[in-house]
Amino acid sequence: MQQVTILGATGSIGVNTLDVIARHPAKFAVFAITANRNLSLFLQQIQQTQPKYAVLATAPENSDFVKQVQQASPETELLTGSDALQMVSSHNDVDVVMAAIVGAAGLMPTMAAASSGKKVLLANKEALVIAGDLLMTQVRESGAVLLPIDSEHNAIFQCLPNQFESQPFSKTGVSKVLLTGSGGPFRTLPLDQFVTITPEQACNHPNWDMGQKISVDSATMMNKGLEVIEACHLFNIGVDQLDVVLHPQSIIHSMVSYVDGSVIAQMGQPDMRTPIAYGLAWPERIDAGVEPLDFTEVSQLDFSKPDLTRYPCLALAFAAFEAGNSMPAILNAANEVSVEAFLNRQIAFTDIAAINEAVMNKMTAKKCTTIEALLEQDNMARDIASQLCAQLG
Ligand SMILES: NC(=O)C1=CN([C@@H]2O[C@H](COP(=O)(O)OP(=O)(O)OC[C@H]3O[C@@H](n4cnc5c(N)ncnc54)[C@H](OP(=O)(O)O)[C@@H]3O)[C@@H](O)[C@H]2O)C=CC1
Ligand SMILES: CC(=O)[C@@H](O)[C@H](O)COP(=O)(O)O
Ligand SMILES: [Mn+2]
Repeated sequence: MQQVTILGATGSIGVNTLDVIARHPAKFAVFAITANRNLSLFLQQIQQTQPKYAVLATAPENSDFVKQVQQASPETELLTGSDALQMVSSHNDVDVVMAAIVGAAGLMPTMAAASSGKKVLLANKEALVIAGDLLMTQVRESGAVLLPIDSEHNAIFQCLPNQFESQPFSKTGVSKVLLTGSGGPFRTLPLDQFVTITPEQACNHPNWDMGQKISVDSATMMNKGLEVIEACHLFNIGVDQLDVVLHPQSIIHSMVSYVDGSVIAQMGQPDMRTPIAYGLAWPERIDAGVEPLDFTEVSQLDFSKPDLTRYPCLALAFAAFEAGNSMPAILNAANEVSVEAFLNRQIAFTDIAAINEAVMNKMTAKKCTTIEALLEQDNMARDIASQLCAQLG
């Protein structure tokens, strides 16, 4: 029986993870779940899973919550705060940690899971964008197993040859990693209408049902930019060994091209339970509750190159990765602030890229050898981005 901690249980990935786990009660037990603000869903999850620990990132405003948890699951210990998040990520009794908190808030618990040698199922791509080198070093040194849950990276992992990361690229037979992206809801919208885009429109992804932040990132293609950086760290490749390919149907989740002309693709319904089940069961396969693709219903698969004028955030991510050091962390922090301001209707959709770029221009990438130094850069970038948002709001 595998004991699982789910960081971000109340989110889209968290809910899908609990769905897959519930299908396999003989294989997985929920050790701990964590949440931030969604107390009503969290309470239901506590009742259903009866975990040993339930952790809230911030103390609940509702003072009855402690009593409600006790009634729902008398054996569950309710804890709050960042130390508790790290404790349930590194506890001796835990085998698997699903890292599914959104944004930089997920970094420290993910690091805790990696440094204590867990099987880490990584959805929280921002952790790798901020601290890719440090996180990958922790994984290597602790003997942790890091499996990508992000659908594209999970697809690439499935398509790559065994032991890919431990060989020189030229010996692997791989010629290119092809990272697919849908282009989001505004792939064909005239550019002069971008300024009027609302949060509701931006969160209405054509294929995937996801949290608000990643949905906006998909609309700007910042998501694909973060994923480029994520892929380079995960698979130890350079940006020149990877191409971004627009594929609006999200049926192919990414591909690997080989020197002999073969291209291996991973396909499936756009349903995150597939990569989640793959990560939970790896190296085996289990039922995820996902219907197989019916190819007679898939009418067509389209591919094209992304247009960087339409998606300036994608260009910013390439520039940040090229600048290196703390620049990806700076871009990530600026983007978290600008997306939040857009969702709060403080700034326009087009301001997201403008603010991200302005923050990158105002800061200098710094070599950071500790998480604390990276978080200092993250904080500085947030302050500058917040000021810029306030000026526009
Ligand atoms: N959704 C998807 O299909 C995919 C998501 N990902 C990645 O997975 C991660 C999660 O995404 P998604 O599930 O969509 O996001 P959601 O917004 O749906 O969920 C986020 C989760 O994180 C919790 N959370 C938010 N802020 C904090 C905080 N400050 N401290 C601790 N916990 C916090 C939320 O708690 P609460 O709700 O209780 O406030 C919730 O449980 C992201 O990094 C995303 O990029 C990657 C690929 C696909
Ligand atoms: C499901 C998943 O992995 C998301 O990251 C998804 O890729 C978003 O879709 P885009 O391709 O539009 O960014
Ligand atoms: Mn993805």
